[in-house]
Amino acid sequence: MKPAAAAPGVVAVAYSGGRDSTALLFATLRVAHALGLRVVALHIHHGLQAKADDWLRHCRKQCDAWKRQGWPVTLAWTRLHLHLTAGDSVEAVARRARYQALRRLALEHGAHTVLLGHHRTDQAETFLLQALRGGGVAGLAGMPVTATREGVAWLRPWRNRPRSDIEAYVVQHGLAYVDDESNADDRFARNLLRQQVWPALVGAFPQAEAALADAAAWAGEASACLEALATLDLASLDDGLGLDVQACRRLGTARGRNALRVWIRRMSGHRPSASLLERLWQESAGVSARRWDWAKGELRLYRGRLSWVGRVVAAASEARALPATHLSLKGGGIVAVPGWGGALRVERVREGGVAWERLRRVELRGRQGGEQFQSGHGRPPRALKKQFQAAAVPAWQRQGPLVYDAAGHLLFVPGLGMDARAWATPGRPQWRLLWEPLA
Ligand SMILES: Nc1ncnc2c1ncn2[C@@H]1O[C@H](COP(=O)(O)OP(=O)(O)OP(=O)(O)O)[C@@H](O)[C@H]1O
Repeated sequence: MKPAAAAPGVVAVAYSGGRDSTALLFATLRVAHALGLRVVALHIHHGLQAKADDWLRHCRKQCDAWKRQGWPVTLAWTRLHLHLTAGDSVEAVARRARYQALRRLALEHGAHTVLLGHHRTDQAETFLLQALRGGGVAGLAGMPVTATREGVAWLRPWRNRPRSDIEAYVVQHGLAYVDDESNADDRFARNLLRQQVWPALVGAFPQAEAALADAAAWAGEASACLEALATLDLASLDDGLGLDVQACRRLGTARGRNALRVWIRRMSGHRPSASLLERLWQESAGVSARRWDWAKGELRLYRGRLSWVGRVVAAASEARALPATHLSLKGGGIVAVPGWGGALRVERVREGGVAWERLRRVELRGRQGGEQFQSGHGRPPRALKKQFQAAAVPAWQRQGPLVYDAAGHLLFVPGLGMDARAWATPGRPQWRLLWEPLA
């Protein structure tokens, strides 16, 4: 299937069939109807519980019924096939896969905004759970009301509303929803908190929910300040050649570790664990060369500069460069490129893309050195290395293949986008590529 172009007037709602997202979908339909918008309800079948088929059936039935009543709704759904390995948290793996699937479904239906049914009680629970795991301020901040990631705006319009408001809304409109039995299952920490701790807590401290949500908001502000401070510090600690570790240490433990934590996250795309950070801090004192192996990749200190090397590239750099690969992208959608540890996504765009014929047969190559990239019309082509530095593209976003058309012209560079020399004329049908590393 060819991906859909961004359609104005389409909004998506993540619809599990549970009480909160049912209420949110219904409220959205009423507003959308009045404004002439279309709503796509996105349902993810996790494939984990026998009941999941019933939930999907319920969601279908409900959307069909609403549609017959004249509400502007379409249901889009997909089934996940989760790959769990020993030690994985089912909840965490399912959540990550759910958000990826929601993003994909939303974009396929031309929606760039996805509404989620989280409310203030969820926020207060998240704060408590993070505190019980010993989380830092970023975790304690919980869920933002708005966040934009990879072309999708995630909105939680009810994040500051107590659950009781939503319960009252559901009763008022007689809405039908499914009860997730896993919510009564003590296996998961959140459910344990909900079933056993929360009632006692609120019984003893009636303001607990609002107070914890306020504490999360404070943590959010503190986290934003730490991020801003790290940005200031990193401007002089990393000139594109790597992080100057000894200069970082001279900032002192708290500030230096903050800069190091943010640097690792920006380079790798993953939050470093407390133990990795601790090891790095302890073992880098007075040292100018060393390697730290991490599940996500490798941190290499060389001549006092720390650099990040992703798992696939680390393996490839040990075992020589990956061979050139020929592919056809004409089917569109997502095309896995296993040797490179990721996938190419083909997306229809209004401008800045290439004509369909150029994707019919492409060649994927590693960087050889000397490649040039042009980032826009009227800008000169420049060396890839310079472009990466100018665009502050983190190393983990640079690790996919360079994509060339059949005539050998560079079309796409991971992290930088489509080469302007290959762009199609505005107004003509065109597509762009995105590189998605495997988690
Ligand atoms: N299987 C799913 N399909 C689509 N969206 C989902 C799914 N699970 C969760 N969501 C979205 O994430 C939000 C929060 O997830 P959470 O697990 O707290 O919800 P839930 O208890 O399953 O359902 P609800 O929030 O609808 O009562 C939901 O309100 C919904 O917007």
